[in-house]
Amino acid sequence: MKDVIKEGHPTLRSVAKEVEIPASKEDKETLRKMMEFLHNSQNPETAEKYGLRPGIGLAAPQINVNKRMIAVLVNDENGNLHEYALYNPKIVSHSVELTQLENGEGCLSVDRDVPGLVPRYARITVQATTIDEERISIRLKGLTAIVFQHEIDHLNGIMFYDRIVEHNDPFKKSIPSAFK
Ligand SMILES: CNC(=O)c1cccc(C)c1Nc1nc(N2CCN(c3ccccc3Cl)CC2)nc(N2CSC[C@H]2C(=O)NC)n1
Ligand code: NI
Repeated sequence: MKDVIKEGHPTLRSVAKEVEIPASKEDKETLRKMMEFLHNSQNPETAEKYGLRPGIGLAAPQINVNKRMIAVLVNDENGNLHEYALYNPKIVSHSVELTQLENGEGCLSVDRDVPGLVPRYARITVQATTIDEERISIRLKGLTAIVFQHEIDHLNGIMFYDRIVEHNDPFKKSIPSAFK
């Protein structure tokens, strides 16, 4: 089980590099292991056995691999399972409308509760290459869209708490859009 690095590790604050497609065996294996990690983290027995915190998203920099790869394994609010293991995900368009997780966000690289709402785009269109090397363009909303934005932020060295907007803090500098 690859170890998740924790806040303070410089890799979490760097910009990850594009993955060359066709992907190397090593990159494919890393992405496969990231998805396996999420499955294990959500399975009570294996999570208990390996002492894993459950997660619904993981970005390669979190296991100290500075490459643009993410894994998402989420049962959305309608009970549909969304499983994505992607190279080079890119938000190519988004709604003006914002949303947030009402209980705030957690992160496998942050071993503390950080209260506060994290503004996210309500709907996004993501282009990426799948682990099977297909180019896809997917429109996302709800919890899945939020997880994708959280994980793509990791590829740009952004942590969820960078985006928490404290009230009465008009002087907090705005965070550059992840929409590059
Ligand atoms: C929907 N629950 C809330 O909103 C939420 C609710 C309360 C508090 C906070 C702080 C919340 N926030 C939050 N809760 C999660 N989990 C809820 C529990 N779950 C899980 C737990 C047990 C088994 C299986 C699973 Cl699946 C694992 C995932 N995950 C994220 N994030 C932010 S985006 C990436 C994603 C991530 O994987 N973080 C590690 N935020
Ligand atoms: Ni995270």
